[in-house]
This record gives sequence, structure tokens and C-alpha cells, in this order.
Amino acid sequence: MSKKTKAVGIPTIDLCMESSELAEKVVRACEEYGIFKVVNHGVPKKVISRLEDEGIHFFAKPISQKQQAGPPTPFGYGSRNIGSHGDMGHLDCAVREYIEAAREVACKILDVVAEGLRVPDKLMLSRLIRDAHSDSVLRLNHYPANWDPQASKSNSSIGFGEHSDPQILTILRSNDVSGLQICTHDGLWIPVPPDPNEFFVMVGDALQVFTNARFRSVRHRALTNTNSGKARLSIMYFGAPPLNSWITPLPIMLSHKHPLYKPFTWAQYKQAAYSLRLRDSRLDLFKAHPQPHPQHPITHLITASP
Ligand SMILES: O=C(O)CCC(=O)C(=O)O
Ligand SMILES: [Fe+2]
Repeated sequence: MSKKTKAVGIPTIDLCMESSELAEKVVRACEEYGIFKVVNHGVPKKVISRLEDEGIHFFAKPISQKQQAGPPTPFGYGSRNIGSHGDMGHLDCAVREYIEAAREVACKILDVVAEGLRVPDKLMLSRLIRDAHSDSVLRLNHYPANWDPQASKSNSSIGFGEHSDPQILTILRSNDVSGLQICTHDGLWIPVPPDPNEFFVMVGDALQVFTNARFRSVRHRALTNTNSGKARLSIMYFGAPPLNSWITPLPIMLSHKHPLYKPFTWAQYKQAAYSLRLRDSRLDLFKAHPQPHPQHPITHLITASP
């Protein structure tokens, strides 16, 4: 059964439930919220805790050392290359097993989505992120304990600004420190209570396009960590297709509808994303029928005539 997490309303979905019920629940959660929590995901606790421990160890290093771990753009040193110094062997191993586990969760969800949407080729979506050239990424974010917004230059309580994830699907996990918020369809920001043992699944922009906007990517942000004496560590697996893949509404989503988006490649989308600000809605650039600017009503012209 899918039950609502009381304080928030975000659905919790048991991945072990019977497949047609699961498909229905997942599709509904993707339509209504663009985010849900999965339980019974089958990922061993050890896989999660090993990467978490390595992440904590990494972020505790001096900045100069962390900066050596990866290019500062576009992802900064929290990205794929983390830990290229010191205990690289360990970290590589922890990263690899975590990525495999998160990819399996993402693929399972995408197969369930395909079933729920009656896509004839059930593996079509998961194949994109299983592809050897998949552009998927793992990111670890670290929010220091007892952050004082006033002491920081920005004086902002927003740690990671409002955005939707551009990829197909995000598998997010954090330790037990809160901070993540999502924006509902009514524009309300609500906190997502952390659950270190489970994963949150978020619909990304590419899945919005594949479903011709039947699913909408969830807008979310993370607050700075002002109230906790413990650092917040979040781990995101972003499931993405290969760079040359076409992102376009699936034929099954077009039986009674026009395509809302022009076809584009994942490489083109990424390029557009980097040219805009984080919060901008990049999908607007790829809309099939841009809305014309509102015109003045013609009656004004008529009343003005002699
Ligand atoms: O750190 C978090 O909880 C969210 C981060 C996020 O949204 C992202 O990295 O895309
Ligand atoms: Fe995000």
C-alpha cells in the first residue's frame, strides 16, 4: 500500500508490492508530486553507510585537498572524481557499489513507470541509463553543521537553490539531518523529512518530456543547516541517457495529444541548462508551440473607428 507521509503528503511506496498495483501507485505519485519515497528497495545498509563514511571523511579534509579531487565546474569537487587522493581505493569502491545499487533502483522504477504508462517496450527507459555511455552522475552535497547565515556573505538560508533536476530520474538519500524541501503543484514549499534508510525518487526534466508532461519534474531546494549540530550529507544519483540520445515524447503519450516539446538531444539540453541560471525553467526553450504574446482585444480597435 502507498501511504502518505503524514506531515508532508509525499507518498511512500513499497517496491515489493504486487506489480500492477505498484505501477499504478508509482505513476500516480509521479503525476501528483514528482517525488516519492521507496521502502523495501533491497539496497544493503552497508552499501549506503560505506559511501556515507567516505563522504564524511572526504569533506573533513582541508579545502586545498578537496579541490584537487575534481574540476570546479560544472559540479565542483563533490562530483564523480571525489577522493582521487588519500584513500582513493576505498572511495572508488564505495562509489562504484553505491552507483550500481542506485542504478538498479532507478531502473526498477523506470520499468515500473513504463508498465504503468503501457509503453510497448518496457525496458525502453531503463535501457538509457544502463547504456555504457549513459551520462549518469553521482553527487554528494555537504551542508556544514550550525551554519550561520548572517556570518556568510549571502546571508541566505538557502543552501542549494530552487530547481528541477534535468536528468530522467534522481535517487536521493540523506543522513538524518533535514533540509530538503519540494514545491507542490500549488506552489507550496514543504519539507521532506529525512529518512537515512530509504531513498527519495524525483522526476527529472527528461522524464517530463518522455511523458509529454503527464509527469512533471519536481522543483526542490535544500536549506542551509542552521539548527543541527551535525553536518547534513546528501547523496544524489542522477540517471541520465547518453549524450547523443534523443529526448522526445514517447509515441504512446501522443495518442490524444500533440507533442509539447521539440525533439532535442541530451547534449543539447545540458548545454542549455548550463547557459541558464539554476532556477530557470530550461524546458521552456524546447516547447513545441511557444505561446504568442497576449494581444489587445480587437474590440478596442473597433470602438476607436469613426
Ligand atoms: O542536497 C540536497 O538535498 C538536494 C541537492 C539537489 O537538489 C541536487 O544536487 O540536485
Ligand atoms: Fe536537485
